[in-house]
Amino acid sequence: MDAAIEVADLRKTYRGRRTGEVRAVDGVSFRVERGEFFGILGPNGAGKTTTLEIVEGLRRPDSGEVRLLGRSPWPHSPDLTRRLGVQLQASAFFEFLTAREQIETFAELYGATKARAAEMLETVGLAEHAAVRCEKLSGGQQQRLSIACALVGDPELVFLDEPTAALDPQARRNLWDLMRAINAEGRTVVLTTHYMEEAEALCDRVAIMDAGRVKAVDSPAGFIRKLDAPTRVTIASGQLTDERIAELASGETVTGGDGTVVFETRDPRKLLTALASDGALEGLAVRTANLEDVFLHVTGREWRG
Ligand SMILES: Nc1ncnc2c1ncn2[C@@H]1O[C@H](COP(=O)(O)OP(=O)(O)OP(=O)(O)O)[C@@H](O)[C@H]1O
Repeated sequence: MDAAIEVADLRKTYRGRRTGEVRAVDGVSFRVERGEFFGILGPNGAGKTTTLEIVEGLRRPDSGEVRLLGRSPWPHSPDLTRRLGVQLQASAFFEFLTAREQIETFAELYGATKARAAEMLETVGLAEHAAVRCEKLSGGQQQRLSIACALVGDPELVFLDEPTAALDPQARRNLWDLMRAINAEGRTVVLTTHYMEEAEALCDRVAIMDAGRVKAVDSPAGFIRKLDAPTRVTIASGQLTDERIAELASGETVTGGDGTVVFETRDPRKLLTALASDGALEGLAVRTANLEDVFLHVTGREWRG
């Protein structure tokens, strides 16, 4: 079977009188398998939105190839469009419509029924707010409505562009559950985000983008494994003698200060077992490498999402 998405050597330069030339997408290639939850992770301005718009067929690249479900997004064909769900920014809503009217408008565009529209409002937890005008919905509710609109046509392939931007942590977690459920139904999901922990929590594979390029693609666990970084184990100081600390560190790095002792170890299980048997677990914190460390390693610069 064809891949869900195949992208080869996409390029797009914006030319503005004030900004000059901006190479927003500078030779991007990747492949997304059917059923995958694929993330495009990068800081603001990395070129994620431009890449996504090109893949969705909303924007034409200067050069490069896109295949969606085995077909070219150009010229547009209703057959293909019907199989895609594109989450538009909430700002694209008609603010004077209610949530129900908004999604029913989308349903009509996709040839879906009103019953399906009502079901999608239910799925995203907005059934009780169906009669509320879009402008009166909270940020999280608007994002959920925009996801419901993207799903109303029962798409195989769903594109979500920073769906949790500017949401509070609880609303973000709720949306994570919704996105997981969409993927669990067998839909391919492509998500752009500048939240590391979001990519880590949701995605099967992640493309790390920076300055218009895909720097690397792997699963979150694969990235972290390849990094081969030590685990940092922190405990409160004053629980162990210096000799015992040196013994436990057994040649690996140990630092202290600020009332803590920090071990960097490649064998956290052994160290934690020893600390437990010494009864020295006060203030325990264990930090393994995360995608932030991966970003630094892959791009050579600190994450400043
Ligand atoms: N329509 C446009 N005209 C001119 N420059 C643009 C346009 N859209 C984006 N850019 C520029 O292209 C670069 C990539 O932008 P893009 O929106 O694709 O990145 P992004 O990773 O999605 O960032 P963000 O998270 O801020 O949306 C940025 O430097 C941006 O300023």
